[in-house]
Amino acid sequence: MMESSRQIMAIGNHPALPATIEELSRHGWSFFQPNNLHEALAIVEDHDCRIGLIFVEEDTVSLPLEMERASEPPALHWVVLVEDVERLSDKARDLIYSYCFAYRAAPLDTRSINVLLEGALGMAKLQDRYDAYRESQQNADLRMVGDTPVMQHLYRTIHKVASVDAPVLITGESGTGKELTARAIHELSSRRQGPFNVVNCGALPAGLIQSELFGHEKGAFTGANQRKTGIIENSRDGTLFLDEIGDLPLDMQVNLLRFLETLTVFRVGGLKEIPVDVRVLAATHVDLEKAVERGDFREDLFHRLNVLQVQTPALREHPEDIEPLANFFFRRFFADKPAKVRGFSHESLVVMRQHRWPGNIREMVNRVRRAMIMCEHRLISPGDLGLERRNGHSRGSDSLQQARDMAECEAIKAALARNKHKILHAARELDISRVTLYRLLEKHGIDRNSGQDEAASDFPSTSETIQLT
Ligand SMILES: Nc1ncnc2c1ncn2[C@@H]1O[C@H](COP(=O)(O)OP(=O)(O)OP(=O)(O)O)[C@@H](O)[C@H]1O
Repeated sequence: MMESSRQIMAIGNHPALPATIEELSRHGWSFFQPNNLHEALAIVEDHDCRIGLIFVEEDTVSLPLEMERASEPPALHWVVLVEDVERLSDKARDLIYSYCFAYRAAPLDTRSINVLLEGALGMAKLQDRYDAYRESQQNADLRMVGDTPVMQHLYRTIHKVASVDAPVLITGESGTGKELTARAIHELSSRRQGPFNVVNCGALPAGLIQSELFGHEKGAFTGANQRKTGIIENSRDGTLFLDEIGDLPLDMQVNLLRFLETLTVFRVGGLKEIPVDVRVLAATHVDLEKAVERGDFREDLFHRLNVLQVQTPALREHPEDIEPLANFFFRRFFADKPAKVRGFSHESLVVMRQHRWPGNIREMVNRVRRAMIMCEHRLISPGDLGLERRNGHSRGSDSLQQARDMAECEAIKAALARNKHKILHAARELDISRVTLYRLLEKHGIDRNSGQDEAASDFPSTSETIQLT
């Protein structure tokens, strides 16, 4: 990015402006004086002009706001000159506070204005460096953010597996970027021109899975008024991403295995074997080997899918990426932000580093998005993020989400204890499925045995239990 130069956009009809411009020119500044917003935007586009100087009157004060709305991210750092702050309306004062780098009230001497302009130029240069740094954090071809060794390792693995046309099993906690990883593999593979289709195996209604995956012929069952191709066929020459593969019912696992072995499908009610060239990527946040041990997942299918492996790291394993990620999402949601928000307060960055991020990067996406909507100040505070500083001197109030998480965690531990740590029984008492309970155990980092004393914890492992340590 080009270094910011000493070019200034000067705005206003104040009688002192021409003399001020003349004097400042002696300090090496050059000036543009646009007549309207359109001209101002053209100057920003065509020249390396990063500083605005504005003599604020009621009719000019909204220009910084209009320019910021028209060119995102904000193009200029504004230095505001004000004859008399007290005479400005509240709205004008608010606009100055929200959109301008600095202001100077009368008496307006050139030396002090020059100091402010130097400061604004320094800020523009700092921003250029920051933008360059942020771009370097973003792995361009994968559209993934993070530059730490664990993320570098992930990128290398993605590149390696992308070049081989074999199934890949992507493992990692919820929200760590498994789907993003699958997309990156597809986009870097020779199939990138073909479709990339996603099936969430846990979300398909039991009665529809077969038809959704394999399609059906007209009249195959009541309501099948016409032929429908399934998502496997629709992924021909592309990639099919099977998310939450651990949730696929056992009977469907047999059909999927058959497809992977023959690369042909039978539509429901069909007699013809249809060849389909598609690469399958699968993801799971549960331990499939343990699911195999419990009899919940077919061993032959596991081996078919587990040809190549990619593991997405939990966010707490690469805390140095927290700030670049937060800034990345800040920019992504920039257009939805309330006018004043400029970034994160130092305290927010500290609490984000301290937070454990059980929901990983998805949790960060949600917290940043919410904070940008809720924030009423220039900088996002820990409270806006729903995170309070935890340094042993708690401020006494938990966010609603933290309170909910704590209550959920306690309810699960209590149900496990009451049910002698039998997953099925505890899940029944909590009125949730076993799969959901496993997920919650992982989310809260609860050991199934928690609360048991050492001597009592060696009960036999049955198909109803899971070991999360
Ligand atoms: N390295 C990254 N850089 C930028 N955004 C990311 C990164 N990793 C994940 N995300 C974003 O985080 C969110 C969650 O990612 P994704 O859906 O890929 O996770 P997941 O592991 O598949 O989640 P789940 O297990 O819940 O299905 C998405 O909005 C995704 O774009």
